[in-house]
Amino acid sequence: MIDYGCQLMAEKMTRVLMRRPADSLRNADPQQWHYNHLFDAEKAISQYEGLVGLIQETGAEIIWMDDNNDGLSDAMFTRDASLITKAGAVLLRMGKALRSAEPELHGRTYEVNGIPVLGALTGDALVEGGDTIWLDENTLIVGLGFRSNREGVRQLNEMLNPHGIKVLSFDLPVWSGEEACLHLMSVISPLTETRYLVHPPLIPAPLWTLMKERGIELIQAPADEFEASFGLNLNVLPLSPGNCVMIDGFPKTKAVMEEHGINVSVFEGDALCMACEGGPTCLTNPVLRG
Ligand SMILES: NC(=O)NCCC[C@H](N)C(=O)O
Repeated sequence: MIDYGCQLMAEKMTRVLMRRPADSLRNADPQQWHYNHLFDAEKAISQYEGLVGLIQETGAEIIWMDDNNDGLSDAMFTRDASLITKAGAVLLRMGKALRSAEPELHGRTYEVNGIPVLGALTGDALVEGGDTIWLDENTLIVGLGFRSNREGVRQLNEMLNPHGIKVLSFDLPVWSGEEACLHLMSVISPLTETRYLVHPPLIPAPLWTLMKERGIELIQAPADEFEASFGLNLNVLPLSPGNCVMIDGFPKTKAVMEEHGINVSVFEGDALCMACEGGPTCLTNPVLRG
């Protein structure tokens, strides 16, 4: 049985790559890593367990990577350093220089777990997993900003076209600056394969049009909660069709999703997600769905 190969966003997540934050996060200099005033390592480490509990309840298998005080505090955001396809994993190249060692760590974990590595981005290519969304099983969209570039998309097309996958790219804006983390998934969260939670002001117009042409229902996340959460209200992870996880404290966003028939579980995430600029989608890299 093939136990890897996730080319959809919201089917039942049955296997997922995660890294529990520990000493790397405890020892992180918040200024160096661009973590904000809400950062509290011990609180973040305990909040992480809230997310783990919700995932474990689903019965999904978690492939754990170790935080052995390697200084890579952002490596808990396992979404970003590799992309899983049915043809194997692609080791990406990080736009944030402090994260450049992460793809190799993913490669080692895949090797130990029998997941083939299809290839690795090289040279000037940059792509972070948070900039990628599977629009359908054969179409990957990539946001081009400070973390992902055209050469990265060119190399992805070269690697994935032979496997029937087309990679399209869309330009992202500067938003709050070069140091901040604005990924494509910071402004779009697929809740089901055809319903996406979105923050329209930061969505490239051609992508908006494409999503509408594809019949995707675009559900607007309340803008005031987007501001108040530094964009984290919109970072919603589907565990299975109609069942999603978000951080607590943003009731209007939760209510909007519930009005659209989505069941939403929450965990505390101020010291973890709002402080470190990444939510439940970033903290998980689904290896298998469906
Ligand atoms: N996919 C994501 O949006 N990941 C969040 C990464 C946050 C991390 N502090 C970073 O700046 O890369």
